[in-house]
Amino acid sequence: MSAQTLDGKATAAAIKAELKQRVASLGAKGIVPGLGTILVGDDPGSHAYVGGKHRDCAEVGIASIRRDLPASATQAEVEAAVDELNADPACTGYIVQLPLPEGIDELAVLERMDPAKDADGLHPNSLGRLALMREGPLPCTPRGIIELLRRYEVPLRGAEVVVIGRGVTVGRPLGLLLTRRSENATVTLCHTGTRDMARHTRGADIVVAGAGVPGLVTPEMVAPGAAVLDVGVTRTDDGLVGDVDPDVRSVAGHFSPNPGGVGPMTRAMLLVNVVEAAEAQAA
Ligand SMILES: Nc1nc2c(c(=O)[nH]1)N[C@@H](CN(C=O)c1ccc(C(=O)N[C@@H](CCC(=O)O)C(=O)O)cc1)CN2
Repeated sequence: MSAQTLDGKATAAAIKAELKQRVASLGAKGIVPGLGTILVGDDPGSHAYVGGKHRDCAEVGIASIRRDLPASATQAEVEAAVDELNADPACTGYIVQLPLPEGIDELAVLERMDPAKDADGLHPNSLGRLALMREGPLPCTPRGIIELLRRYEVPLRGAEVVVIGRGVTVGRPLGLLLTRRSENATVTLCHTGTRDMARHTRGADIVVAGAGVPGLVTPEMVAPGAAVLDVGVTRTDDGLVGDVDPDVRSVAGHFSPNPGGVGPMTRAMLLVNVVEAAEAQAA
């Protein structure tokens, strides 16, 4: 068996084409969505992600506002950038690119954001609403995972899903999203304290690996026909390496590689969040 590829790049391109239409309809009503980004420091990965987000905005017709601060920025300077975007009427939603440099209190920065302008669902209010099963902006990577599975018709209802990694941008909110009534999956959240990971993954219909440990998921750990999504990111001299041994393709039914899988979906879902917020404002 060779797994069907869950192609995040192609799916994200289709979503962006749909969004272009929706942004044009908003424009006809005089509404121009504007995405702001705050980037602090020199991390090359973060610079590449933020650059990509601004290119995406240009592609679909969303205005964008960029605030880049040096690695030496103080807490007060980062918070001043937050205050500026909170007050800017051209900025309808914004993100603070994570992680922030050491020494900056990330939670304090996120808490200072106007929750009504949270474009990537990582404000404590938005995460709280998700936990309470209320409407709100959804974190982009978990939303992208669910949208990718939906578009490839991988069933979630009743599925056993193993999520590896409990971080705030992927694993923890993904568990909350998958267990909403609309998805109705059963979730096992594995982490560094999990005693026997393979025992869990072998029984799963879907495995999402986002631990940042190269080669963590091997073919022997996967049930025949399962969907496996690689969300792990480790940067090496040879480039980006995911958590899943690509030989998993010989066992799995669907495989989302990294790169080329969930990453582009993360970017596309940010645009969806911005457009949805503007549409809600227009209604
Ligand atoms: N404020 C946020 N910070 C971070 C988030 C987030 O959703 N909000 N997620 C990640 C980084 N991220 C978006 O910000 C992101 C990650 C990966 C990709 C992507 O397209 N990756 C490509 C590979 C690119 C490469 O070679 O590095 C792919 O998978 O094909 C986009 C966005 C952490 N921070």
